Amino acid sequence: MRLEPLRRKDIPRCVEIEKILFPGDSPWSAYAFHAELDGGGYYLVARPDESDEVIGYAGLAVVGRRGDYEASIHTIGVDPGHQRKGIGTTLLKALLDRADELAAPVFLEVRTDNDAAITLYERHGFERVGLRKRYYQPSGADAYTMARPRAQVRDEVAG
Ligand SMILES: CC(=O)SCCNC(=O)CCNC(=O)[C@H](O)C(C)(C)COP(=O)(O)OP(=O)(O)OC[C@H]1O[C@@H](n2cnc3c(N)ncnc32)[C@H](O)[C@@H]1OP(=O)(O)O
Repeated sequence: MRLEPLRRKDIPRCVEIEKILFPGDSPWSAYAFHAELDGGGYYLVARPDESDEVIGYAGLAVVGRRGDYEASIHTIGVDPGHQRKGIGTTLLKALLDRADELAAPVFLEVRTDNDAAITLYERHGFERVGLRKRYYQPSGADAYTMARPRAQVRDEVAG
């Protein structure tokens, strides 16, 4: 498996995977992916070694300026046929490496019943810091806000 920057021609396949992964929660449209790229989002896709097929994707948005950046993971998804093989971990680590390069803390929202993703995030230094009621539509599901401190703060806490 290899990671590459998301290209615009990959977007239809990402939208296809979104529809499978988030049937009840307004899966992202092609417009949403294009808007993320237009806004300078750091988006990656995972492809198997042997083909150009997209089997996973993930994206990070960064705001702020030098010395004071803040990052948000806006999406991460792995095609159901390829889950539980470490692809989600690889995508997440790549986004976190990018955030660490910028010394940015990272935030995200995740459905409170999404045990798989919450476990993945907790394994990589995220903690639940808030609850957003009825965050997802049309399901009305709640979200946790999770946060991972910037590298310097993590180092200080670790001593
Ligand atoms: C900010 C947001 O985007 S929140 C939304 C996150 N995305 C989604 O929920 C979309 C649907 N889910 C997915 O696409 C995938 O399940 C992902 C992205 C969450 C994980 O991708 P995967 O490639 O399956 O993850 P990976 O194989 O690296 O697993 C890492 C760990 O996550 C946890 N995990 C992954 N899937 C599961 C599961 N079904 N049940 C419980 N734990 C799980 C495990 O701890 C796993 O480690 P292990 O296999 O050693 O036990």
